[in-house]
Amino acid sequence: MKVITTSIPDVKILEPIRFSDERGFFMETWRQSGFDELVAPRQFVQDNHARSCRGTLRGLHYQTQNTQGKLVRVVVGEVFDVAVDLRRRSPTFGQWVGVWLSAENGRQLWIPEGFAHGFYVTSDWAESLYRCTDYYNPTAEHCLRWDDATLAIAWPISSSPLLSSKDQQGCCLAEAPLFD
Ligand SMILES: Cc1cn([C@H]2C[C@H](O)[C@@H](COP(=O)(O)OP(=O)(O)O[C@H]3O[C@H](C)C(=O)[C@H](O)[C@H]3O)O2)c(=O)[nH]c1=O
Repeated sequence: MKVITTSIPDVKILEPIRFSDERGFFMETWRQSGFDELVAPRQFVQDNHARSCRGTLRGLHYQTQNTQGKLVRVVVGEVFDVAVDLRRRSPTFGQWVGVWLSAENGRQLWIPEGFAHGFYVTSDWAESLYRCTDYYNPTAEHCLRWDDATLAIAWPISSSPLLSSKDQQGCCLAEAPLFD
């Protein structure tokens, strides 16, 4: 497993080693010891799987209770995956990282607690699998607008994204509940 730093030090890209041969490939996608040592000492308690059509934008979501660290990867298609730092005392508060995750590149993105997460689908279909460090708590879930002017996220968007009704009503950064 190769770990690549990003412009936000706590957000990391993981590149598993892929063993290819005439049958296809094999790769270890996660190992507790390696993650603890190279990324962060965390336990995951919930795995999610999302299938999304081209043009879908899910996010930007986060929970202020049961705060979730997320380890995201794509097993079908391609997405532009974004993490936004909402930790008010962080030197990178309000900054974002965007990473291409795809079945082809096999990359994973580690998004710690204190961040909002979202992704935009640029393939016909994309299937995202992600591990969470705490359980879903809809009563503590918040949605930050994907197009917040202050964040100015450079989404690779060619037309209006497909949003859930919840995501159409996201709040701006100035109104968003933050993390200490
Ligand atoms: C997130 C979640 C949702 N649900 C149920 C609730 C709804 O009935 C249905 C769809 O939920 P939602 O529209 O919130 O799903 P997404 O828009 O993909 O939300 C996710 O999108 C961004 C990218 C994230 O990082 C979060 O993991 C998550 O918020 O699944 C559950 O039962 N458990 C869960 O953990």
